[in-house]
Amino acid sequence: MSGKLASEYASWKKLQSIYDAEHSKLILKDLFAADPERFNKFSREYVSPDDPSVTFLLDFSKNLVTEPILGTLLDLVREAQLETYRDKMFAGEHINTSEDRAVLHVALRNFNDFSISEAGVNEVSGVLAHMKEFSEAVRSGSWKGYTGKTINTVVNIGIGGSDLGPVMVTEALKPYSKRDLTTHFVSNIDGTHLAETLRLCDPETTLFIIASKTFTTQETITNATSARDWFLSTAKDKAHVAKHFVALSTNTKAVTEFGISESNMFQFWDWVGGRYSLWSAIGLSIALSIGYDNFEQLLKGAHGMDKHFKTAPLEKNLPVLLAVLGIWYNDFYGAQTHALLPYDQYLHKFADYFQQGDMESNGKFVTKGGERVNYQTGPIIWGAAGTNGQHSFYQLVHQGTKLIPADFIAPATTHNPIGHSKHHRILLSNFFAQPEALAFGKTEEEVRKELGPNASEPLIKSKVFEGNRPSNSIIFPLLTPSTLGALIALYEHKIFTQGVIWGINSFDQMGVELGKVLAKAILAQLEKPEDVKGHDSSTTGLIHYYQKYRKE
Ligand SMILES: O=P(O)(O)OC[C@H]1O[C@H](O)[C@H](O)[C@@H](O)[C@@H]1O
Repeated sequence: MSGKLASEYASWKKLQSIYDAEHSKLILKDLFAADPERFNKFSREYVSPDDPSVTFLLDFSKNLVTEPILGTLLDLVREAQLETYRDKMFAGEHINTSEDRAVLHVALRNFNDFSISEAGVNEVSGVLAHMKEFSEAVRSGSWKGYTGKTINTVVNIGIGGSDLGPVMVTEALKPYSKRDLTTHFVSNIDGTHLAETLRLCDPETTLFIIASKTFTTQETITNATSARDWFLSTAKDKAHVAKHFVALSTNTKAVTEFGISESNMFQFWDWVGGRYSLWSAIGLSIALSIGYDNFEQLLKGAHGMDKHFKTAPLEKNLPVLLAVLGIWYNDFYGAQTHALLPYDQYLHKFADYFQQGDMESNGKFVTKGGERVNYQTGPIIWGAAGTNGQHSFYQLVHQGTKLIPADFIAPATTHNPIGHSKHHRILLSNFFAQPEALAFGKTEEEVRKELGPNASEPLIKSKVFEGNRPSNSIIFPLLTPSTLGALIALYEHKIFTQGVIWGINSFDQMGVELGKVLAKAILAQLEKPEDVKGHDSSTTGLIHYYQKYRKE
């Protein structure tokens, strides 16, 4: 972000020559054999500066790096002036240059440690107080529906950042949830999503949260309008909307035009990016589900990681370490993807969440200065909760032709210790075994020995695991709100660090616009075949086929 392409940095060039000269010699088995201290050297324990119970271990020893390589990767961080840009973010400078905006999700979880002067920052505590008051009223039953009944169902209508964070966190923190308050999330414009959700709802006891930063998103406004129509078909009187609809948005005008009064609106600000918004009013469904105090713990956990990112030296700075390891594979090894593999069912939406968090942030081919990059930027993020993935895609991760760096994530203790934690011990045995198998594999010699002299050559070859496949492991005591907050912030700052190195703007999302514009134009042409104009023959043919078969 110093105005240069990353590939122009001396440290980048040095990394390239190290890769060219040494990568064939970087064998995990040998690296571990040569250095009994490898785990100690390449692992770090995070302890929140605010709360020692918020802690985790990051073991990155199973990566294809040596101390000199790591040192050069950190030189790259210095050359890209990460610390300067990090401090600019924390100070509220407009680092989102294309939209001329500050990037201040850290201000949403700032417990007076950072002084940030940007319009709206002094309103954060007021909105949090409103969220606390409202969530407590709903949870205690003092907030009543239009017939005097207690609310027992919450439907969050939002998409992208106004959906994925709340979904992921409410799933992750289910053990803390109020079990008699059900939370649903409707995002897709496909009417099926709303229809199937409304089947589970009673208008007298359902609260709709309309979550949209802009309050113009087609999917959300269409779903919200249909939800209101559904509600009014029973409630009849528009005055009842006030008891059943609240809005989370930066756009007061559009919210009031929709029919939600300002008193039922929870505000946030343009310096909160959609994919960084779960910490803002967008987190209302989380506060409703787990209670405000737990929501605040989530914020505090993230704040501790913010402090760590802001103050820890680079070689101990966990987001920075994750970022440079990712760059090593993405830009030098040519890895296309990065897998997030939580061994915790509660984290089953973690990869989905960071698909937007990472890919919408760093999926850019143009630098902040407008130059086309000549290297790879954001990786493809994917993953699933363990052990499910082991029975589907791990085959390719172990024996496929692609290098797939992965993060394995697990809690030492489960919230559900059924069978005296028998399940959890089995789960964790897999969490430990998979990175080991990936790193060290199984040699042909071992396979031969195992199969004996009569085994066929093709069978022997098919059972060889080459190993040398890198991974990080993150293990923490228990998935609590504050630990989850710290973990999310860890990845947010990893993404930030990578964006700075690549010189791109991680905080706009111009790439989602074109499809939206084209869809609007096509929507106006769907009625009659003669209206379908201005498209290529493929698009025209597809629309004509639809027109032939559509019923209504
Ligand atoms: O919250 P909204 O304004 O409705 O936006 C919802 C989503 O829409 C867009 O497509 C953006 O790419 C996302 O970053 C955003 O989270």
